[in-house]
Amino acid sequence: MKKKFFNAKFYRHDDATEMVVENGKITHIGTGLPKCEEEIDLGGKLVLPPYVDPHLHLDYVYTGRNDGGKIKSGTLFEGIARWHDIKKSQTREDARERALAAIREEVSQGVQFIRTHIDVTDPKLLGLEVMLELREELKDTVTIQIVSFPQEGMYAYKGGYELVEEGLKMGADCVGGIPHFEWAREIGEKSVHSIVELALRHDKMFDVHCDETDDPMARFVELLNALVMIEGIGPKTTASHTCSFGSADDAYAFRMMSLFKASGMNFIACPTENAYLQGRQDTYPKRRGLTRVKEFLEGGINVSFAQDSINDPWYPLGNGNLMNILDNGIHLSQVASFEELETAFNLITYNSAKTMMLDKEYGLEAGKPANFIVLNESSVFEAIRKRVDVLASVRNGNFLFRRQEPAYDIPLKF
Ligand SMILES: Nc1ccnc(=O)[nH]1
Repeated sequence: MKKKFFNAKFYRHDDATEMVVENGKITHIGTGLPKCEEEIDLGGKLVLPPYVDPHLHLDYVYTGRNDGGKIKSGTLFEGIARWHDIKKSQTREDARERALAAIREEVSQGVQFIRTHIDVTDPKLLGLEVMLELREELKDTVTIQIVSFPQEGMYAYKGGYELVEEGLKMGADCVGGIPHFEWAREIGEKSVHSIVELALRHDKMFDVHCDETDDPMARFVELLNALVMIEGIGPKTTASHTCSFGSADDAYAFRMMSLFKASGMNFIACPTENAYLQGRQDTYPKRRGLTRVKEFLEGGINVSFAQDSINDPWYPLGNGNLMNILDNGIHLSQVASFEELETAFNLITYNSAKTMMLDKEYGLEAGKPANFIVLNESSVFEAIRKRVDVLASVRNGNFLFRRQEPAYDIPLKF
């Protein structure tokens, strides 16, 4: 059956007002399209491809909830130490319920694609087993990619390397790592070599927690970039966080920017989380914790924004609202000129889809699955200025949800 979604604005299709969908796929985006059996009025609102959250820890969600007062310093390292204890009492049921609740929060706010880092420094691999099940169960609603991620280190944790590899064999989509957490620079470098070697051997993408520290001497991103450039696999590679690159010397950054551009590697920044975690050893001036997002955008280097945590030992807040992430991100990285705002939604849509290598299935284009969201505004600028909510989310041509615009009981009189 053919469906027409009409009376809408379409992101990156300036003149279009209608979209026709057949068998779950977009067949046309334009104006004056032929009549269809079912016609759905979108009320003049803005249609975007679904939000993408390319970096989320679904095994940690809500474990901050009953942990009152235990976190003191608000640093990355304290978060890791706290998780080390919390995970010992994790059960399968608890892990499943928490992950499901977080996915529900994200999906109910327009997310349909998630890349999640799952901690494999646990010989039982409980979190990974749960997530592999959910990836399959929920695939018609949300696309989940799993990173086999050694939270306590590929080498700092005994057997970490083997567990990462086991995770890949079990079906994880990406290799993960955390070189800045290894106990010495050489070992961090060894882990970067191992990540690339594993990704090549198992033909996987990879996404590395890389330089999540203000220490400008943390430069694992340089080695990662060089190795993937040699192998020609930059587009399969993601450097997440790279906070220290925001503290790097300008001359070093200048050199690195051209190498990043040449490799085609992707970057992810987590604006709320890293603004919260970084700068903790600074007095004043206090750093913002973010990598060089604005410069990446200007230099044609692919960068996107992510939620990272929902109420866990690293970050107490978070609710899967990508509009909030975008809003924080464009403030912290000063990407907010009128011109920059016109394309700012790319930071939580197209750019992150590119990072996840979703090119074949993602985007508002004829031939692709009819996956999209409807925002409660009609222009990009007003949508971002007002930080509007998502009114509807459509997957393969069917509504995952649709809600009314909030209405007044008693309207304002002027
Ligand atoms: N921001 C982070 C959250 C969880 N684990 C990390 O290594 N980093």
